[in-house]
Amino acid sequence: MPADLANLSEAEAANELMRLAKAIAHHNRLYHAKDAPEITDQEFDALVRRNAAIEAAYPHLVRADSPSKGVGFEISASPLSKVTHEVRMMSLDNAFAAEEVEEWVARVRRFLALAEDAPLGFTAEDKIDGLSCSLRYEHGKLVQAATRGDGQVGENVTANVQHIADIPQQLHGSGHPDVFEVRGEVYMEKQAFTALNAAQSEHGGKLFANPRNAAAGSLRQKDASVTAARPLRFWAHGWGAASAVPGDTQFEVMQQISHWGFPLSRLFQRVESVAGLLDHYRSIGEAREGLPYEIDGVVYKVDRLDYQQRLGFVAKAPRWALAHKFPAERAETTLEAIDIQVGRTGKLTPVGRLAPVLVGGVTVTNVTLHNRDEIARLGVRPGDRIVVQRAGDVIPQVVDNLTRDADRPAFEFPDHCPVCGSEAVAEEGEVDVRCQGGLICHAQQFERLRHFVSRGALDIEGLGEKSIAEFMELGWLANGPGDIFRLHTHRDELIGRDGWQEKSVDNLFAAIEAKRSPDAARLLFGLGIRHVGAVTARDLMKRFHELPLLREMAEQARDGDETAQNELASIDGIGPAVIEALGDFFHEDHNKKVWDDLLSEVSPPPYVVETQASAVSGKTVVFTGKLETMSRDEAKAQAERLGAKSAGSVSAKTDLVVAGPGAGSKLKKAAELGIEVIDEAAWAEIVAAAG
Ligand SMILES: NC(=O)c1ccc[n+]([C@@H]2O[C@H](COP(=O)([O-])OP(=O)(O)OC[C@H]3O[C@@H](n4cnc5c(N)ncnc54)[C@H](O)[C@@H]3O)[C@@H](O)[C@H]2O)c1
Ligand SMILES: [Zn+2]
Repeated sequence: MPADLANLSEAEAANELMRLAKAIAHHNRLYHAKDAPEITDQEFDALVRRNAAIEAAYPHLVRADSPSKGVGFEISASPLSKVTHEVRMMSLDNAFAAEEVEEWVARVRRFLALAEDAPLGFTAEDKIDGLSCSLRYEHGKLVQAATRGDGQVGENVTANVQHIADIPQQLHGSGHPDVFEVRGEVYMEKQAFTALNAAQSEHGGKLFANPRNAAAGSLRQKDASVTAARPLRFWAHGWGAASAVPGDTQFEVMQQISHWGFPLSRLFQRVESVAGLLDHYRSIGEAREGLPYEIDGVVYKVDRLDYQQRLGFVAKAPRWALAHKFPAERAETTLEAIDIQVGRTGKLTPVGRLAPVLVGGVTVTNVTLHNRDEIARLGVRPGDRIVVQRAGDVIPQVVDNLTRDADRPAFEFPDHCPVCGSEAVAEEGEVDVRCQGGLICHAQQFERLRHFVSRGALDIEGLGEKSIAEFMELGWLANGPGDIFRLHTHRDELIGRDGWQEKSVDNLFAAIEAKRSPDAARLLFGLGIRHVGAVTARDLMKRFHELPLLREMAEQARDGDETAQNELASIDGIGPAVIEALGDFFHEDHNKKVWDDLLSEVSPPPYVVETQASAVSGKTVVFTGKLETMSRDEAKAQAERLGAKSAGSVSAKTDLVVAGPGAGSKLKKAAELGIEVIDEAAWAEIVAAAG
């Protein structure tokens, strides 16, 4: 079950499914029946995805009126007459990531019981943003045109399509099947859409949100002469009812449809493999901007019709087709609330809660607003329409505020901590507002403990957020991290609490005991002193070896001792901010108490970095781009162990650059300077070779 569903009770799930069914039906009506959507496609798609995820986790809760079952919207209210489709009109399943496409192909192969190397061909073409239309030909003559409607019953638009030049009234050639229903997309080109909206606005007519809505609104007219005045186009992408099918593959039949006089996509192609699909997806993605019409993805179809037959349908889409959509990197949504989170150092971080929206192929519900200044810069307030961006692996950002009415008051950033109520202020020259409550602030206490046991710090297995919160609640961690090593005194009490058995309790205590002699640098990092990250902690410990010596230096430096100041400043990577932060830390009585208490429980052995002889000993290494198998900190620690120095930027002193995907300017610089560049795998080999 996806993590965000793990906390959903069955009753809540049922409730949410009900609300989603209502909301989705509402937006389907606005979109399909009124051609006037109220929310963006990305917001709508997020609702659909949420619904699908809950249904997958609770299959027995799927409703009779589940939105995952239906297509479009029922058209009983339409002024046009109704047409019952002989063969249902479907939707398409969709995917955003290449892996999802690979999974789909694997599923198809499994379903057909094809050997891994058995040939499996596809067609691939762009997914045009229009509305589906069914065109029924009897003995080669157009007798009926219909919209998709709810898939079963559509609207009769026979009179309307007479004015669309791309649609032949009579099929070209001869020997046509008795019945053949061509299906495809009625659409409006981008330029025509812009011109139409300009003309509409001139005489106060209805404006359309996008070319798709414009095409739908233009076709679905009671008065066909209105349709005639609109520049509509059509291309074919399939068929429905047919007394005879002219071919054995999707490709062959589409060629025949083309010979009968229909335009097809110029990007329609046969493709032999998954790699071919993904290639075509990329090239269509590149062509997208320059196309005269809007597309939102690429449609793949299994080519062989006997395979299509066997694969059949699920719910509302064929198993043999897939829409591989282009993830929108930017999307519009509503900022519903601004919550304030309190971090380990007391920093108040504003988090935007969003109406869920699909951005970059994932559903985004939260977005960091960074700090008070950023909120002011964006001028955002709860209720505003905003633009969210998420490109690649970058965390989502708010890039624009669309609600610009100056009348509404600006968001008031809190001047008190929402958790402990202490004053919250920004120090001079700082953008961050911090809670002044120190350790009386439960939020800070919690975050500090969480940081202390985290992977980069003491790495205590089994002591997660939930347990920390529980133990804090019980008052067992009131003295700070030292208390962790005294948790065993509560053994009897803990066993028998909800979720704790003798075994899990003893496992936890064993994990804690295993850290009685922790790595000094990790311990130092775990204390969460400002500016002392994992690398800085190691740099410091490499020089001082023992924590008490470090403290002595830091205290002396703060008292103005120049020798101590110089000693600290002479360490590579240690600047005035670190020296000041260390001094401040040890100046606080409270911190001294926590420190002494902790060191009465644990005894880190003297810190020595044993360096291994390696291919990079004595060299300077720079890591850049995204590392896939380890964190940046871990990579730097490895470099140190191998006797190399890791630096943050590329210069003439750099010997080696390790670059992951997305490496940018550093890579360019390395090339300019002629510095050797290797990838993460090659780095791993160097590490392995050193033993
Ligand atoms: N904003 C809103 O309020 C709102 C409400 C409802 C639906 N929508 C949007 O409508 C879409 C969902 O509609 P849908 O169920 O029709 O799914 P869909 O449009 O994603 O895919 C199915 C349709 O794609 C069309 N298509 C285009 N090119 C094709 C090709 N080459 N081969 C085959 N089919 C092709 C067909 O007409 C088919 O019916 C989503 O994008 C959704 O965001 C938005
Ligand atoms: Zn606080």
